[in-house]
Amino acid sequence: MTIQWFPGHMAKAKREVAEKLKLVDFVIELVDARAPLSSQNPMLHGILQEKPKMVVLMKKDLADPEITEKWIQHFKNRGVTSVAIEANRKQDVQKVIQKAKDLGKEKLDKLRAKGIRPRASRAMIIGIPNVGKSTLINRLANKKMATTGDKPGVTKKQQWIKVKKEFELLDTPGILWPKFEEEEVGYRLASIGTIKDQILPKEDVAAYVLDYLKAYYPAFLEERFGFEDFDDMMEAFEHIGRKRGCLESGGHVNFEKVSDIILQDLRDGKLGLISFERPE
Ligand SMILES: Nc1nc2c(ncn2[C@@H]2O[C@H](COP(=O)(O)OP(=O)(O)OP(=O)(O)O)[C@@H](O)[C@H]2O)c(=O)[nH]1
Repeated sequence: MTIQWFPGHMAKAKREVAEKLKLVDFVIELVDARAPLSSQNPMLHGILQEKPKMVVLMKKDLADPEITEKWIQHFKNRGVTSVAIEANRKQDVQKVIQKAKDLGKEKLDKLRAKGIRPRASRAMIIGIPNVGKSTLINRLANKKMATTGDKPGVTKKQQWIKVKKEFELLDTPGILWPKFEEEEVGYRLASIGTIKDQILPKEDVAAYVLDYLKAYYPAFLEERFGFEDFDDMMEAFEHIGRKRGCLESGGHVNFEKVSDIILQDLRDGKLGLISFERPE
């Protein structure tokens, strides 16, 4: 299964990101804590060139905390600064600011060493759709918008958000699409709600979720649906359907409704804190 996005849109998005990149000292890449690699954009690596980046694992409140810890370690082992956050927690947003200041400091120190009066370091947020870009920009902005003049390389005036005296953020994020040649990546992204339900069949995604829970979180299955294990996917759907009242006339279980329940429970966090990808 290869899902192709419109090539024209992809090319445009890539050009826009590359253009904005010229204006910043470093990049804040947002990924989903529940699937940090699958929600990365592979194209970014190519256009980033020498710019430093930090990774923010968003929606940590929905992810398995133990696995999130392992991801942080995974990035650290590769020399990449990362932090996991819940956008609504002020302390978490402060952590992003602190890490960003540290990352920007290097650049400012270089300017200082050359005798140039240091200016605020500049960053932009990049990520795939629905990862939480606007939410984080709003939290970082905290209503402190600063407009500065035109920057070389763009005709449009860019708005900068003054997060701290020494750190400014571009007010619009860079959007890059996820790319999935592997089937598993598609299912992970569908499970966490990045890919809309129309793209992969809803029942397939719900079945993927049940299989995944069976393998990694059987206790959550037991707690929510009353069984820990199953041999037959149809039986599992039947069981949930009867338990949750998804019956049609004649007493048949409506599988589509069961799929909706599984996916809604998952997205509401009612199945528990689940990570769909684990570091090797
Ligand atoms: N649980 C949880 N939800 C979050 C978090 N951050 C963002 N969200 C939710 O994720 C959804 C998408 O957030 P947005 O900020 O619109 O994402 P975006 O990346 O700007 O999305 P696009 O505009 O599609 O590119 C919203 O419903 C947010 O409330 C978080 O840390 N935890």
